[in-house]
Amino acid sequence: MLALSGVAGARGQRMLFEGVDIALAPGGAGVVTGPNGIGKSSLLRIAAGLLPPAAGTVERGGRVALLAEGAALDGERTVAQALAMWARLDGEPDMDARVAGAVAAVGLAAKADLAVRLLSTGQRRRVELARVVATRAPIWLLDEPANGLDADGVAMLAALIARHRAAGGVALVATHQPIDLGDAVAVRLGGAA
Ligand SMILES: Nc1ncnc2c1ncn2[C@@H]1O[C@H](COP(=O)(O)OP(=O)(O)OP(=O)(O)O)[C@@H](O)[C@H]1O
Repeated sequence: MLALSGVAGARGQRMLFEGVDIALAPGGAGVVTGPNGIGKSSLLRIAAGLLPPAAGTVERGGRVALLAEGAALDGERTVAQALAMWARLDGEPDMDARVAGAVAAVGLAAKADLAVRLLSTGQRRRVELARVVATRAPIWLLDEPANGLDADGVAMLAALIARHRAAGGVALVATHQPIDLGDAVAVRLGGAA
């Protein structure tokens, strides 16, 4: 579903990492760890096809949902409207049902009609996760998804990823925080674990 072979990442003239191999079959997951600035976010952007690899190849067997800092959520819209806008762009049918299901899945059903700008940091992160859920993309690329989440939120995140994998999806997760991802493969950038 997602295969990176001999991938190197560079920013400008500077090589960040080399020789990264990741192969995720349906139901698979990988956890990317490493120090600040080593290139975890860059690796996820390469996996998403947003940044070309400096070497190596990336193969994607389906659509991608990327959760990363700075994802655009219109603060003036309500949670449901902001998610509906993205669902429309993704162009899939039964948008209302998907948005409602995704909002419920992240525990924000009670906030669906609140403006995004009024949400707390953790609630906003939950909406960003709802967006990933609503895309129904098989490949999830999650950059620091636990940032801003409380303990219940991190458990909810782990459960969402487990459900996604059980349905045949894959997840590649860059994180500084421990998230229970079961048998996910470890991808350590920048030296030994
Ligand atoms: N658009 C860009 N242009 C030039 N350099 C960049 C760009 N984006 C990131 N970098 C640099 O690339 C390096 C890797 O950044 P990246 O965000 O991938 O690291 P990271 O491992 O995710 O870090 P962190 O743990 O702090 O989130 C950093 O030195 C950063 O300054």
